[in-house]
Amino acid sequence: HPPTTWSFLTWLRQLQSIEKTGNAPPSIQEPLPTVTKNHDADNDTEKGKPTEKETIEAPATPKKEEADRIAMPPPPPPTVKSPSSPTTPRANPTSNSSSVPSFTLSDTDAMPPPSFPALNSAQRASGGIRGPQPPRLNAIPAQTSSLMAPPPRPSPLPNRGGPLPNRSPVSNTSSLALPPTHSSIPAKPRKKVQLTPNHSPLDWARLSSSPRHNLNGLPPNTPYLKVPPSLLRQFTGRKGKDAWTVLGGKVYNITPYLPYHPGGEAELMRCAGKDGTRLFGEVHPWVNWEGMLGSCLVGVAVEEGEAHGGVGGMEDMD
Ligand code: HEM
Repeated sequence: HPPTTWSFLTWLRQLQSIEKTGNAPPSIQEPLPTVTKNHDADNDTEKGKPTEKETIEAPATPKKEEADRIAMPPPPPPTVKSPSSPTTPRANPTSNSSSVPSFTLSDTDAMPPPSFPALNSAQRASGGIRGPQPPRLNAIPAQTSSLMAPPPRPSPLPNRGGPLPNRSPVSNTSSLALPPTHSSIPAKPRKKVQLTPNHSPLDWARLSSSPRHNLNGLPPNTPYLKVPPSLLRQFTGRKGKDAWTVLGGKVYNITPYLPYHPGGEAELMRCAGKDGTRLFGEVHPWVNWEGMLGSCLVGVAVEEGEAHGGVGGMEDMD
């Protein structure tokens, strides 16, 4: 039988038993006075004693309650509560929309319009102020109201995204062009030549600074000469003669320096037998020719007739 039917039959049997014997079935929860004691009370000859009477009649009420309890239908079987309905309330992540306050346009529409600007003002008519805007934590452009224009994006700088106009190799006419690396531009392009081994500028400096070497090509202990133009023209470096030149009024024998000249022998020979001051200054005015050619000094350039005939007058060089 199902539990309900079984309980009803049990309850019916118990009821019939009470009607027969007048006794309730033994209860485990509330032990009642035993039937034996009641019989003893009924057979007691000392009736009238209030204490005995109360003692004997007292079980009458529990017996009735027990009968009523039995007469009641059995309680429904206990049901196991599902874990989804705990006794302690817990936060439900799926149903928090109503607990967290949110702002929507429908809510703002229900709000009263602001007092400023006035309803009939030009600001409100022109759309400058559209009314209260709901506070938004995340300003996503796709979700913003159409009433508020998105902020303008910063435009790229004009000098980005491509080569700078003043850095272009073909357009260097701008006033912002980089300044030249040199203060003066040489008249001619540099024509450095490949010097032979042991003929570097350092080798020449080592050679010319030695006091043991007289590089002017004159006999030892020969005084400095007064060189008129007629004599200078004879030393062109050709026909077995040395090459002389004049730089700043002094006459130098450039023959020993030819293989050391960074610009090449041909360039240096352009000033042989004549005054090379102007040519020298046009190419490399920064070169310290006096310091480089000190050991090659022959004499001083003089006008024609000042030399008193031929080479001589070296004491006048100082
Ligand atoms: C006679 C005395 C001269 C001396 C002592 C001399 C010395 C020098 C020196 C030291 C340099 C190297 C400069 C440097 O690297 O900055 C040089 C370069 C040069 N020299 Fe002379 N030079 C003389 C005469 C001349 C003459 C008369 C010419 C041409 C007519 C000439 C043409 C050159 C050239 C083309 C260069 C290469 C320029 C360069 O590298 O920038 N030199 N010379």
